Amino acid sequence: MSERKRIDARSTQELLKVYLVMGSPNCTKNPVFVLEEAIKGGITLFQFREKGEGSLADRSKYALGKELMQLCRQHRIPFIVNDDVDLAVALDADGVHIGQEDEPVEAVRCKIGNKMLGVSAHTYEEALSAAQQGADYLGLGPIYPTQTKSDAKSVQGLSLIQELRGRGLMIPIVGIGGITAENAGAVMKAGADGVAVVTAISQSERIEESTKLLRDSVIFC
Ligand SMILES: Cc1ncc(COP(=O)(O)OP(=O)(O)O)c(N)n1
Ligand SMILES: Cc1ncsc1CCOP(=O)(O)O
Ligand SMILES: [Mg+2]
Repeated sequence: MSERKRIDARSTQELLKVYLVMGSPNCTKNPVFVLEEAIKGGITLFQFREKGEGSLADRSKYALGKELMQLCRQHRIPFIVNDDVDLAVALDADGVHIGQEDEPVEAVRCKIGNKMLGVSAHTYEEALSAAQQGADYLGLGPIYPTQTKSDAKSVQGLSLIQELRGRGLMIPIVGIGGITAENAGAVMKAGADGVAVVTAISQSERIEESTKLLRDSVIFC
């Protein structure tokens, strides 16, 4: 593992602005093409989430992850792995995203050193605990209804983001779930630092254009 410093909150906030989350089951086109177009459109962070029906495993998952990571590296987009801490370490990815049903935050922090660590939270208590145990950012959602995650918790709207900010939690936050260029501004105004999307980019007919629209709605909200 290469030496790296733990990322600071300001840099994390910048990276969270336009966060693409996807894996091969989310794409109707080649995932490498999808990522290339999304990079042209201005994504700021990428999460490899190879999950769900038809997802790749073992060597094919590793191979796709490596190809997508190399593309990210060429464009200086940090590459985050969802759930699979061992894969993140094997690839020497830039970070990991875990949820409440995944490995405990402290155990993952021990395994990944200073790589970026994102943690999903659904309550103030989960958010506080993740922040105290070493998360670099929180993923909050689903903010709006989503078809992408079949085991998603109930839709939370903007209330949890507003509650966390209202109670003084300053950790970087990204909203996820049903986010589009039309509703991204509201997520930012509620107190998020960025938006994470699957469908709005990976299922778009014009990926570069859709990414630019999303980026504009985040930056100019
Ligand atoms: C940025 C971001 N936020 C939340 C999630 C959801 O993580 P989790 O609850 O572990 O669910 P899965 O994605 O693993 O199904 C995420 N992946 N990314
Ligand atoms: C991974 C995840 N976690 C909460 S909602 C969600 C899926 C978001 O996908 P979409 O942007 O297509 O609604
Ligand atoms: Mg998970």
